[in-house]
Amino acid sequence: MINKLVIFGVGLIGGSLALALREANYCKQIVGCGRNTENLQKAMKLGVIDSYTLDAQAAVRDADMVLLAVPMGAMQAVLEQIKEALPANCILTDAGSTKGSIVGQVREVMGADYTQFVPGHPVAGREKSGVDAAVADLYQGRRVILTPTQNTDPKALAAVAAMWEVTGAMVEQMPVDLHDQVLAATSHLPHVLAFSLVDTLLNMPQQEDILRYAAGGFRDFTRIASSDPVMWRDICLYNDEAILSMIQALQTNLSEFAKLIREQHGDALYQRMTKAKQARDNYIARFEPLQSAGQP
Ligand SMILES: NC(=O)c1ccc[n+]([C@@H]2O[C@H](COP(=O)([O-])OP(=O)(O)OC[C@H]3O[C@@H](n4cnc5c(N)ncnc54)[C@H](O)[C@@H]3O)[C@@H](O)[C@H]2O)c1
Ligand SMILES: O=C(O)C(=O)C[C@]1(C(=O)O)C=C[C@@H](O)C=C1
Repeated sequence: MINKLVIFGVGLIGGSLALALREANYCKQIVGCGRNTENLQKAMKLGVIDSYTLDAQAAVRDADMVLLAVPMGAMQAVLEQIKEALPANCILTDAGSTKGSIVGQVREVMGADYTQFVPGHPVAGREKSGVDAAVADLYQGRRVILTPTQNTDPKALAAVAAMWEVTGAMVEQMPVDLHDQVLAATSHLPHVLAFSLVDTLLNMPQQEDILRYAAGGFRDFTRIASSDPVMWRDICLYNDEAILSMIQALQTNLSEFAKLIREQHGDALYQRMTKAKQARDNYIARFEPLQSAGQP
């Protein structure tokens, strides 16, 4: 049970957490904090938060849990605003998609011996952003990764894990660096690829015809290119090393595919595609039923 939860950035991720916790009556009070009243008033109308304020320091003064759910590029500014007012025993957590950057920023702003920060990442979302897109079951059966550091207070870690479990999520722990490498491979690279594919087509003279005749394959592959450019620009800039190394690996692999096509190596193409198809089919068979059933 949380007395007062303060959410910075009441959008898809912060809003969905608030809805799930409200449904479970897990918080006495959920307060939204942001840059302008328009979005926060909308969040009130949608029943996502109990109240809001634009005053970051006033918001956190008597909070017992603070969640940062703003784009990665806005995290440090929020930390600077709240650091003086944050109560010593208040738990600070985040929902950002990259973990190395926020761990470094918290160390810089709050000090190297700060123990109340629990880095977190719900590995669930969609291409729509904003509080209108928030839903109570977004995290049901999905994974939430916590990346505690040596400093993290075990009690704070347990409290954040308990909060996410209330949403129906499966909570796991992982080292920060591993998180950023793994997510670069399965989330960040696919997004860069989807944006890059659409960008490539936009620059072609036959653009109009290409898009007119695009069907399910294009639609499925490019769904995530409708995601928020601010969020994805920030993820690229804050997890640059891991993403660049994945782009490099993909470029090498693409060049190999190009060579097989150019040299008409049908057997080799077939073998590589068969291996990839099997791996993808196995992934779906192994993980999708777990997620729909909400099992670990
Ligand atoms: N969208 C996803 O699929 C997804 C999944 C997991 C984690 N995340 C992470 O969660 C965070 C939020 O993403 P989202 O999809 O909810 O985005 P969103 O755009 O839906 O919500 C972000 C909110 O933050 C507010 N905001 C932006 N800059 C701010 C600032 N400087 N100060 C205060 N408020 C500010 C926006 O007005 C908005 O209400 C990001 O760090 C993102 O990387 C996103
Ligand atoms: O399903 C989507 O649309 C998402 O973009 C969700 C998704 C992803 O799976 O890559 C995107 C970013 C997050 O940090 C976590 C999850």
